[in-house]
Amino acid sequence: MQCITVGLDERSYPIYIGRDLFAQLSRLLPQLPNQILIVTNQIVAPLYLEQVQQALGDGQLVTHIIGDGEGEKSLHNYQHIMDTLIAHSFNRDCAVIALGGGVVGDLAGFVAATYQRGVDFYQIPTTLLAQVDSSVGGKTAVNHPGGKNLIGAFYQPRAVIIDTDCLATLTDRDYACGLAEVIKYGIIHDAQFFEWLEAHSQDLIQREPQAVAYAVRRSCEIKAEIVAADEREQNQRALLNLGHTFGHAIEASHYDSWHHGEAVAAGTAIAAEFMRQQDELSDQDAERIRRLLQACNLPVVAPSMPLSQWQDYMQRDKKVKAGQLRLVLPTAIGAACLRTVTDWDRVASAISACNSACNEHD
Ligand SMILES: NC(=O)c1ccc[n+]([C@@H]2O[C@H](COP(=O)([O-])OP(=O)(O)OC[C@H]3O[C@@H](n4cnc5c(N)ncnc54)[C@H](O)[C@@H]3O)[C@@H](O)[C@H]2O)c1
Ligand SMILES: O=C(O)C(=O)C[C@@H](O)[C@H](O)[C@H](O)COP(=O)(O)O
Ligand SMILES: [Zn+2]
Repeated sequence: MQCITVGLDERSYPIYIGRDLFAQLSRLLPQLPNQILIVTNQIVAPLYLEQVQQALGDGQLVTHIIGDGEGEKSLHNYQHIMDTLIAHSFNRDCAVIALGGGVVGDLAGFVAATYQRGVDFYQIPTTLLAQVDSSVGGKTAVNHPGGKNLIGAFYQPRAVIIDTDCLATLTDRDYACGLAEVIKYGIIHDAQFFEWLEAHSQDLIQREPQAVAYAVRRSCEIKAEIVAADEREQNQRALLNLGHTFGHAIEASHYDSWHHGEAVAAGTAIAAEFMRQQDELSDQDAERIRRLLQACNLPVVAPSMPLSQWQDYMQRDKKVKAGQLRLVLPTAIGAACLRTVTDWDRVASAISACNSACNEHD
């Protein structure tokens, strides 16, 4: 088992990464209180809930099971989970555990952040995306019809337990979504990791255990380092949003057909094309980004949408400042910047050129 610390002074917490960790939960989390709410969903519950319940022992263990999909990350479900906590007379010294992917984690985290002004929160992520990204760093949220994650809070978990064995039951599609966020870390922060991903993309696609373990560990190390340096996204944490301004617009307008990781992948390809067109990213690096995303079975072409629709969603991005759009853009493999962008023609040109460049290449 590996342990990475997210260093936030008295709110520092461990990320445990290993195999067969569900069985070791009570040893890893000795400080758990008597009242525990497990939030999970209808797919994960039949697979892992019993194992987790058994490992947690005899306290007052209540489970709240939500439906599947991004639509469940809603104020409606938030209210229902609050109803469950209140119906069972949970006190402020209770704990909320998220057992599931990013949807469960973001929703349960927002509940934990706000129930009685904040109760202990633990993340047990079961998708690759949640293991490498959403369970770490304390961004919690629900969606609003107007956009992704518009209602939420920064609220750190007390611990994150990553059991990589549970990735075995993930669909290929959802597994690939996690790789989009893994590739993001290479692009924004670590050229060597990007090279390693290029060399091991096939091992990763085949879920070769050592390759998966390394990708999860390195991703968590990078995220932990960035969050420790800038918890509230005042500067460098914004880089974790590479591809997301485009991605959120795609996702929020296509919840049923596009998953988060897919939207981020297409958004990352557009961001790279944007910089290539300004001569601020070499043709070669833009091509490497596109190729790696494709090698990991991720889309690099966005769905067709009128520019006005892109604008509506992108203007609601949380990085917008004084009404001006700010995008995270790659300047090289291993480096990115946050840039104010006022010229929508350039945005439109990157979206359409990215799509036609892809058609030319394939
Ligand atoms: N808070 C953050 O920092 C952060 C970071 C990245 C993404 N996110 C959010 O995370 C969400 C996407 O997360 P996701 O990709 O995990 O989606 P998800 O939670 O919808 O999970 C994807 C699918 O996998 C299923 N599943 C979960 N674990 C499984 C397992 N072990 N075996 C089989 N199926 C399993 C789920 O039921 C779902 O159908 C989005 O809402 C996104 O905005 C948040
Ligand atoms: O942790 C962060 O910071 C991120 O931006 C990680 C992203 O992968 C994640 O999708 C996050 O939820 C996006 O946040 P938002 O602030 O753009 O809603
Ligand atoms: Zn993301």
